[in-house]
Amino acid sequence: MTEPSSVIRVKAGGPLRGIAQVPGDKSISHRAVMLGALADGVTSVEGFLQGEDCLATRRAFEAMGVLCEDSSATGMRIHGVGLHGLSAPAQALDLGNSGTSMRLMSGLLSGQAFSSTLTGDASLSRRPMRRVSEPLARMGAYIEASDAGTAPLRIHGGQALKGQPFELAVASAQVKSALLLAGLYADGVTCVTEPGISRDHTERMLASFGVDVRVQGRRCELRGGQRLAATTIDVPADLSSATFPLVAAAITSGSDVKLPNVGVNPSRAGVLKILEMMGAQIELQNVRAAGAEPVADLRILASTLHGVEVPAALVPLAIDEFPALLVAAACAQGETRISGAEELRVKESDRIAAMAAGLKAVGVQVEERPDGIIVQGGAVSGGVVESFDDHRIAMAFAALGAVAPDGIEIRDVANVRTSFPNFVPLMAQLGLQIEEWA
Ligand SMILES: O=C(O)C1=C[C@@H](OP(=O)(O)O)[C@@H](O)[C@H](O)C1
Ligand SMILES: C=C(OP(=O)(O)O)C(=O)O
Repeated sequence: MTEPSSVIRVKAGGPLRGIAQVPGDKSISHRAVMLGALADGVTSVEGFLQGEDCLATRRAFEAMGVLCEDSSATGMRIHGVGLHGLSAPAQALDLGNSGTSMRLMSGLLSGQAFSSTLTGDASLSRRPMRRVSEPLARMGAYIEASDAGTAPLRIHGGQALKGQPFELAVASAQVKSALLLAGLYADGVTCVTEPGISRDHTERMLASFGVDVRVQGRRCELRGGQRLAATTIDVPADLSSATFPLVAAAITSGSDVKLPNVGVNPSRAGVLKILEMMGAQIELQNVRAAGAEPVADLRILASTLHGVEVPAALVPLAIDEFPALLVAAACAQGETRISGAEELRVKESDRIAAMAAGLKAVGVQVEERPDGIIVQGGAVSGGVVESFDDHRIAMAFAALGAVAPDGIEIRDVANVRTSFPNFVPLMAQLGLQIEEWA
């Protein structure tokens, strides 16, 4: 992030209580803009996340000639230009901090008649992009990256793409989605098989736009050339964002928090299972469908947590929630062990190293492993931690501040705006003693 100055300070206080509306899902908001842009007709979106990551996606499509009109604070009307209607952007598309934008758009832009350049901030420019550029090249795409395989990416248009079968080495919704989006422009069938389940928002949303996507377990496929018909999209509250108030409430005695209308897509809801294994009391009330996605009102009560060994199969289903889960582990009785989570090292920061450094700084015993971490629960004091350019690290330590006797100061927190712009006021509304200083 470019504004490293602001800090969050949190003091231990009373319980967290009340009802809070968490903002819209980041993954679904990105996809709404992308698919809405490619559709024929006007797509109405409600609950769009006005966070920097999704706004970067919106600006990129506006730069390619797509009109996105605000219809309310979180409502948007996207005037689709059709599968072949995007126009060449005049400049490089700056995707800020957003890996989802860069990886999904690499696929989508590989199918265009024009060339484009994708750039990002310092954190995004360190993240590995060969995981998309290499399989896309197998389809016939031509993407130039730095020698390290990172952004800026130059995507050469006008290539004839050919559908392929892919066996991914890592379960990744971003890679799967990049291939499916390129597949819309490819001759024949693009088929992606993953080693584990990853979030399936792209498949669900493509189906809402009328695309025939066939899903069977860990495998999905589509035939190229299908057109998308505009639709309406209700974006649920983001479970990844909801995890911070959930964890803060779980660890702070006397808490009782309700978060309405949160996405609970099973390909994404590993965090709820892991917290329940740890002894958290979470109720899913009023489970229902919001368009293509399941949602529920979540109620959480404080409880005594205990350490667990996180099952490997749950890791990709909770991949963004580990910073917050490690905070829960720090407050649990006994040891929590996570393995098979090397992907955490290539997110906005190296989340294993960042969490290990921060937890040590506030008095928690941890052992870093190449593919995970072991946390000894029960001994949080407080102190100063760094966000390491990463919104989820910043918010995780803010949640831990709820029970840190000496308080926690988190440095460099402007990045919170990427995914949860009203994080500080929302947590304060629930009773957390939190302040942000510019
Ligand atoms: O497809 C998506 O919207 C996302 C997929 C995940 O990344 P990977 O595909 O790298 O696991 C996740 O970490 C990211 O925040 C959002
Ligand atoms: C990893 C994340 O996002 P992205 O990959 O889109 O930057 C995240 O939000 O935790």
